[in-house]
Order: sequence, then C-alpha cells, then structure tokens
Amino acid sequence: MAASAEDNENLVPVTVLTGFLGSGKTTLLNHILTATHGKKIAVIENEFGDVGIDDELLQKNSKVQADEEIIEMMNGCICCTVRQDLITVLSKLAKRVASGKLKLDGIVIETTGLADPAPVAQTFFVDDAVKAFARLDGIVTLIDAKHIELHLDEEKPEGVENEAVEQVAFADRLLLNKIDLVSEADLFRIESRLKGINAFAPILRTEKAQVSVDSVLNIKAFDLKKTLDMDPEFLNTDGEHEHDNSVSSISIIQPGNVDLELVQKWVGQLLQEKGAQIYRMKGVLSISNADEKFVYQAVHMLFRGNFDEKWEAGEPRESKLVFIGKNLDEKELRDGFNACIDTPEVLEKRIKTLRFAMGTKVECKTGGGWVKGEVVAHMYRDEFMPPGMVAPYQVKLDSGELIWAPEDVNNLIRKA
Ligand SMILES: Nc1nc2c(ncn2[C@@H]2O[C@H](COP(=O)(O)OP(=O)(O)OP(=O)(O)O)[C@@H](O)[C@H]2O)c(=O)[nH]1
Repeated sequence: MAASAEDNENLVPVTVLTGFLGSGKTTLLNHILTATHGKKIAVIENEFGDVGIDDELLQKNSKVQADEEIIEMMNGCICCTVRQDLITVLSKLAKRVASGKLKLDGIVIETTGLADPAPVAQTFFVDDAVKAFARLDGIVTLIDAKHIELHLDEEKPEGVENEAVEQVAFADRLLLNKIDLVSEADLFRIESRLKGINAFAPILRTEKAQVSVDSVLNIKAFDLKKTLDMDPEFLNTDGEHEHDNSVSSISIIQPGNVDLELVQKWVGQLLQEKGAQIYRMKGVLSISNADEKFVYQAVHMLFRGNFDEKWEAGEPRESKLVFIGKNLDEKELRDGFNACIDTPEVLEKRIKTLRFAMGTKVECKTGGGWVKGEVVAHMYRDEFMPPGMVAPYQVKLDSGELIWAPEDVNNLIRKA
C-alpha cells in the first residue's frame, strides 16, 4: 500500500462496462457516444464470437461525433487473454495522447457479457505505464430488469462463480435497465436484491440505457460523498438482506485518525489472506500527520491509493471504508480497522514494542556507512517527512547531528 505521488487529476478516467448478455451495454455505449457532452472518449470493445457487429453499430451511430476512438480487441475474452492486449492498446493510446495527436477525456471498455470484470479493472493497478496514463474511474454494470433474477438464481456447479452476482458485486454504479418490461413491484424487489449484494453502488433506473453521461463517466468511484449525494439511503440497508447471499457489502465510518503504518500493515495482510474473497474495497482514510485525504480502491488483492485533496478547514476528520465480497466477516474487519485508530494507548503500545529504549547507544546506517549515536525520541515526526509518516526513533549522532531511523529493523539501526 505505497502512497504514490501521481497526480490523479491528469490521468484519463476509465470506465469498465459490464453486464449480462443482452443487458444493454451496446445501447449504453451508443448513448454515450451520441449524447452531446463535448467529451472525447475512446471505446475499447471486447467481443467474443460475433466480433464486429457491435463495432459496426457504434460506427454508424457515432458518425456525427467523429472524435471517439473505437478500438476492437479481436482475440477473445479479456479475462482469458488477460491484460496484455489491453495494456498494448492502452499504451498506444497513451503514446498518441503524449504526442498531442489525441486529446482524451475518458476511455470506456466494454467487457463481454460473461466476463468477470476483475482482470480488466486490475490492469489499472499493475502496469506502471498504464498507471501513469489512466486510472480506473468506475465499474458500471447494466442490469436487465426482465432477466436479472433468473441469472442471480442460477445454480452453478460447486466452485463455479455466478457471473451475474459477481458483476453486481463489482459495480460502482448499477443501471437497472429495461424498466419498461417490468412492473414497479418487480423493480422494488430487484433493487432490494441488488442492495443485498452491493449496498454501495447507487442504482439508476433506465430505459434504453438513457442516463446522464455524468452519472456514469468520471464518477471517481471511491468518492463516497458523491455516492451519498446521489443516493442518501445507500448506507441504510436495514431489512434488505432477506436473501441470505454469500456475497454482501460492509461499510465502516470512523471518526478520528488512523496511523498510516498500522493501516498499511492491516490492509496488506487482509488482501494477502482474503484478497480472493474481497471483490472490491475502497474508501477515504483520515491519516494522522497528513493534511490530505488518503483515497484508495482495490480489486481483489490489487490495491491502488494515494494522498489526494486536502481536508477542508472545519471538515470532520473521519475514515469511510467499503468492502464488497464473499463471506465477509464483519467483526473481523471492524476489529482489524479499529486496531489502526491512532490513540494515545495505541501509541504507547507501539513504543513498548520498539527494540531500543531512550538513551540506548545505537548505530545508524547512513549514506556514509554506520554512525554511532543515541536514541533521543520515540515515534518522531517533523514537517519534512512525507504525509502520515512517523519514524520509530530520532537519534542524536556523536557529532551532534540529529537524524531519524525510518524503520525499527537491524539493517537500519542496531545496538552499538
Ligand atoms: N425493451 C427494452 N429493450 C432494450 C432496452 N435497452 C436495450 N434493449 C434492447 O435489448 C437488446 C440487447 O441490447 P444490447 O445493448 O445489444 O445489449 P448488450 O449488453 O450489448 O448485449 P451483448 O453484446 O450480447 O452482451 C437490444 O435489442 C436492445 O435494443 C430497454 O430499456 N428496453
């Protein structure tokens, strides 16, 4: 969980479009491409089997808006050929943007109706060149109101995932489409069911995928405030869990600050141990000794986070976290997070685990080799350190110079 210094504002937002076969993905794409919004959008198509049909449809409809780039990836399902093709396509786009030949406001990737969106989304967490160019903005899942219950109910053989459930679980926005084909009572029942799986994706009802482009593109998926603005009820999931599904969502809202190092360790361990069952994780953290919000998201075990905008004066400092996944253990997640809250007791406990007491004669590894000194402070922080960082020791060298040790490990600081 390394905080990167990348400037998110300059990265091209990428929308991953998913949804069962026939749910309306192409209809939505056409709508995005033909609506007047003045944005230049590249579309990456991934069709399996009937390659070309969607592409033709799009080109016909988007003639008026010749700015879009439509790229088709012919070699099968993204989640099988995995990320390499996608990386190649994105790198080409990046080059053209860098050379000034192409200005891009967004990228939309349409996944095949059966694909698990995770490998597509994960591309934006793993490849350095891609990370420097684009960011995963959100996963938008189209729901066919007429058929979704059938797909959610479908029994799969042992060990085989139900793609319809997964697509709902991964979503940052759910478009409940084809509302003209069902009754209000059906819609209400379906919405309850969807919230039981994913309580955090606002649900937008649509006919022919007619939706404001701003509510699906550049939505900054981790922005819980925006989500709450769109759907103030989204954290209110009481009574909506009548379906005892193994895929569900959990949120934590915690006032105060958490310690960066503790939370890094916790998240690292969590994703290592539970990454397969945590589909999505996202949030905004209030970190001690940092003026900026730490925003992050993860898709399975791949994590991406950075310090973002500043906390405003008077804005309450609090952390908001969301987990969506299979067989989540709410108590374990809450306990794990609570242990990262920065309190005087936690600080004292951490000081007790340090190897060297105040006044201990030590040697520190410096640019000029091992240098002798004495521990003069525990859990030291100054304004020149990166946001959130606290050093276990401040050391006064025999020369009188004050330095700090970034970690309590023997190859950086040892007994003299
Ligand atoms: N009645 C009705 N039909 C719709 C609506 N939205 C889309 N359709 C129709 O549903 C069919 C499938 O829509 P597509 O947009 O091709 O769906 P898709 O998700 O791209 O399908 P695949 O590419 O096969 O995965 C088309 O015939 C659409 O015209 C809607 O809101 N109501």
